[in-house]
Amino acid sequence: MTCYKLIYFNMRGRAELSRYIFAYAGINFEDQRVEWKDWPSIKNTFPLGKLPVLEVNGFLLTQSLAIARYLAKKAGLLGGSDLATAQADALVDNLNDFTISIPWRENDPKIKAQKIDKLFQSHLPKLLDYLQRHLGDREWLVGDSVTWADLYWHVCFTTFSALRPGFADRHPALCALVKRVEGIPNLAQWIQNRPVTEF
Ligand SMILES: N[C@@H](CCC(=O)N[C@@H](CS)C(=O)NCC(=O)O)C(=O)O
Repeated sequence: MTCYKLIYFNMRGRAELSRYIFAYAGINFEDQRVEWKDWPSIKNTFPLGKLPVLEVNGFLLTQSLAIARYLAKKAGLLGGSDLATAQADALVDNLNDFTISIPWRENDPKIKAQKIDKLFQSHLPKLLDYLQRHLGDREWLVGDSVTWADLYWHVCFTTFSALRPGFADRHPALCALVKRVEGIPNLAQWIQNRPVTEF
């Protein structure tokens, strides 16, 4: 039996998409959350000194999206054809580009708030329009079944809502997609029972 250990900090952050995929597929995994105080002493034991890392039967896999894509393949969440797979990949990459452009490390709260406002006003509407166009009047972002892009949209929606509640109010179809993802029983259970963290 394959043993999975997902190692990250006590946050949703870059690990939550993989946690969603584990939950969706009903695959058991160890959800190891490193305390920041312990990090300096163990950082160099990881391949590039960064998390998340997925340990698969002792092998250490790095990069959050490579990890999630590996798991999405196992869970049947990549998309139903080569083109659908590429579309789902592109949606994930576009959501990720925006997420990593958020000034997470800005220490000055006032400057941080200004930068987030500017980013949400200048870049997010275009991304939301693109997602909503992609969705059209279908149930899921790609094809006629759920993919890891839908799960990532839920992860990002949760994070962006924590920063700017109501940010997607002008995109009702995308808000409905959030509810659809939450309606998947295994995910509903994960979301209800996961550790509560700010991000
Ligand atoms: N591109 C990498 C980035 C990984 C990354 O920057 N991880 C951060 C946490 S979100 C980290 O390990 N920070 C601690 C450090 O750099 O010492 C990924 O997506 O996995």
